[in-house]
Amino acid sequence: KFYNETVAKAFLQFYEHTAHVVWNQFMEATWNYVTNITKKNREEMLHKDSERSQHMLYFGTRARLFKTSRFHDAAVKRMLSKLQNIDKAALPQDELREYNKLLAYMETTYSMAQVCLNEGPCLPLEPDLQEVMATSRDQKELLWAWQGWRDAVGRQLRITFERYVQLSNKAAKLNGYKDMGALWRSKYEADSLEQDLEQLYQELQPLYLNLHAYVRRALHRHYGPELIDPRGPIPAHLLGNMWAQSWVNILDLVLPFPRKPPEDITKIMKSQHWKPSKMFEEADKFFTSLGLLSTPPDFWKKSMMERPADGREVECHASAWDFYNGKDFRIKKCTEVTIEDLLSIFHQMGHIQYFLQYKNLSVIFRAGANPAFEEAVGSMITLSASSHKHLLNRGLLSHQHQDSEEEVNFLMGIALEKIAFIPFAYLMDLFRWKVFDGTIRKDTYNQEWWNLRLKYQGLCPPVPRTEEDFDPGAKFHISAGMPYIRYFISLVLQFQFHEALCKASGHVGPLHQCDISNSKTAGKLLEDILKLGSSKPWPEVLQKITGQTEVSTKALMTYFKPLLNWLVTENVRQGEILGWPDFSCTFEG
Ligand SMILES: C[C@H](NC(=O)O)C(=O)O
Ligand SMILES: [Zn+2]
Repeated sequence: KFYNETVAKAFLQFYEHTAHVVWNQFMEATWNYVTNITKKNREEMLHKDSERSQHMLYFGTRARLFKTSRFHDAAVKRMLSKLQNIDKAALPQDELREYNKLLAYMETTYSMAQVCLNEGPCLPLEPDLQEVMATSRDQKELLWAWQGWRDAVGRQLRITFERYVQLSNKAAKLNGYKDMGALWRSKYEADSLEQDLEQLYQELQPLYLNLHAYVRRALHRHYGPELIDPRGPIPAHLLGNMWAQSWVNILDLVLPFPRKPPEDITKIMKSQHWKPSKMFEEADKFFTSLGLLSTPPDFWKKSMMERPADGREVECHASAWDFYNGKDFRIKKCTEVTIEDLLSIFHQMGHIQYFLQYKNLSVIFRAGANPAFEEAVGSMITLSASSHKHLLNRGLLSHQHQDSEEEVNFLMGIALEKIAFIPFAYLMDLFRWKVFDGTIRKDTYNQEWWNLRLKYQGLCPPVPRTEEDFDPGAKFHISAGMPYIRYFISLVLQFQFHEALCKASGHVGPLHQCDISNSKTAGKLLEDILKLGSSKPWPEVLQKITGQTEVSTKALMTYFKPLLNWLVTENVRQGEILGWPDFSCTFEG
């Protein structure tokens, strides 16, 4: 064991000096693959990944040799401990290569999958199948897209996913964790994480149950009793989204005050001839209005802002990329000119802002305080960007005043995004944690998935499912092996951040009317925590911005209070049953 802190510092210097080259080359190769899916680019990516893994293995194993208990410098101790978790790089070479190939296979199958019409074109997920799920009100058409997508993706991935689980757990054990779920949870540095999350879920459940009951009634009105049981689960293909994770696209069916419909912002964007680049500029302007950093030239030169027109196969799932050289940051998105995509771009630009703010830290600390912080920054900005005040100010709305009924309609729109998402974001990793720890066996993957979808989301599959299917694989993050609990925690965190920055900006009045844009004070408060990256434990970072050291649902409940009051009154008036006591899934026809 090395005891010498000076040696440790030299070791970390050596790591730093070599790491960003290795990481930059790995990111470039991965980017080249996902923006031009070819065999050659896949080989190049696998090659660069194995170089990165060897680098991690070299430094990860040696980092363990330092006995840091007597070290004085907290940053040195934190860096050495972070270096020790080398994830899949701990696998033997041959198994690492197999693992990377099956990851590439799953992600590529997802990205290239299409659903073909009897005679005529085959439709990819983005934008075509998403468009069908969002706009069709014909349940047969919705079922065609919903089932077709799961046949084209989920079914193909089942066997590969089983092997992915085995190798993931082997890698986790080689890093000293009991399974990959334990390794994923370790990023939150909280040994009571699962109980804390269950507590958050319990606090939020009344909001979800009231929304679910209200939406079910509206769908019952539209699709009739043969499809909707007012005391039962909702068929999963009717919520306006391929995974029923966001219900914004059925706002027209559920509008509380239908005589006061909100303006159609997508239509306004199109009438104003918005282009994807203008959508990115709009988000960039928001951040600079806070006194934060603007995107550098490389961003505009190298990002992929639209699906390429040259027929290249690409991975469309939106993501933000740090190339670890302090000047190259990109977003990859198959942008459509819609309000949903504009808000998604605000979210992705939040990731870019985090990259920009921590770019001078050691590579080891170039990450969010925890993965949920990374997600919460952009989503928090989006709360301001989607406020009536901001959209009016940006010329995307024309009605000056919003009366109390229009305000309920507005809050319903936000709730269909944020409240509907609660149980989905929670169950995604409840499922995978149980798969990794062996509670869920591979011969009941699909049944167990639907048990969770019923228990937490109150959804049913629209047609019977079997163990030939693998419906979890039809969601990007599961095919890509990307953790998801970060989005559940971010859902709560983003309102806590929003409340803190609104206060700093001098906002008075209801939280849902707050728009922090142009507030340099709010910007400074945000900048100070983004600059920290992952160099400090996240409770310390949370305290700097909110004064609290715990994730709390209070701000979210404050934001939605006016809507919850309206929902409870409406559900009582309708004699709604909260939940789904008729829990069995019936199949029409
Ligand atoms: C919420 C999550 N967002 C993202 O991946 O960028 C999703 O799309 O499921
Ligand atoms: Zn994100």
